[in-house]
Amino acid sequence: MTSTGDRTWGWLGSTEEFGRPPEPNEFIVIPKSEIHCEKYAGSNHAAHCFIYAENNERVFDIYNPRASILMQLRYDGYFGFPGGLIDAGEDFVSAVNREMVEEINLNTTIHSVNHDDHIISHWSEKKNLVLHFYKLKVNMTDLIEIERQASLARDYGTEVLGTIRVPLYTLGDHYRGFPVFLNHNFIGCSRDQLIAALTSLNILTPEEIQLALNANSRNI
Ligand SMILES: O=c1[nH]cnc2c1ncn2[C@@H]1O[C@H](COP(=O)(O)OP(=O)(O)O)[C@@H](O)[C@H]1O
Ligand SMILES: [Mn+2]
Ligand SMILES: [Mn+2]
Ligand SMILES: [Mn+2]
Repeated sequence: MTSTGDRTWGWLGSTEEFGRPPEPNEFIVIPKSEIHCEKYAGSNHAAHCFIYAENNERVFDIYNPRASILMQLRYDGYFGFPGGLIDAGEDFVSAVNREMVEEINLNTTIHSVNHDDHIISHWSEKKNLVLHFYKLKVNMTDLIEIERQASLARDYGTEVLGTIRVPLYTLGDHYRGFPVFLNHNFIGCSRDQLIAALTSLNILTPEEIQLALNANSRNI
C-alpha cells in the first residue's frame, strides 16, 4: 500500500513548530518602530494581510455586515489571512505582496500593500517568529473581483482551501454569527490580528467585540 503521507511532516518538518497552537500570551505585540531592529534580525518573520471593504448591505434585510473581510481556510485546517513567511533578505511588504499573488492571485498592479498599511506586529520568543499584519482597503466591486480571482491562484487547492468572508453580525441568540466564528481554530495569532484590525479600523466597537468574545461559552 503506497504511503498516504499522513501523520508525517516530510519537508514541512523544518517549519512545523511555527504552526503549533500558541500558548496563552505567547505572542506579544511589538511596536512598529522596533520591527526592523537588531533584536528580531535573527527571527523568522511572516507577513499577512487584512483585505476588506466597507459593506452595509444587510443580510436577510436584517443584519448589517458593516464590512466584508477576507480570510482563508488553510491546508492545516486552521483559518488565517493570506500571506506567509518572508524569505531571507526580503522586504516585509514585498513578501506580503508576493504571498498574496501566490495565495489569492491578487493583481498587485492594481492593489498592493505599502509600509503605511502596517496594523500590528506580534512576536513569539518561543517560536522565534515575528508576525506582521497589514491592511488593504478596497471597494466592494474590487473585493468581489478579488474573490473571483482567488480560485485561480497558484496555491489554491494546496496551501489555500478556500477564501471566506468573516461574519461580523451576531444573531438573536447573541451567539450565532461572529461569536461562533471566533470559536473556530485560528492559526498563529490571527484571531488577535482580526480583533486588532476590527478595533483600529473602527469596524466594530470594543464593546461589540467584547460581547462576541464573552458569548463564546454558549451561556446566553
Ligand atoms: O493569518 C495569519 N496570522 C498570523 N500568523 C499566521 C497567519 N497565517 C500563518 N501564520 C503563522 O505564520 C507562519 C507562516 O505563515 P504561512 O503558513 O502563511 O506561510 P506560507 O504561506 O509562506 O507557507 C505559520 O506557520 C503560522 O504560525
Ligand atoms: Mn511562503
Ligand atoms: Mn504562502
Ligand atoms: Mn500563507
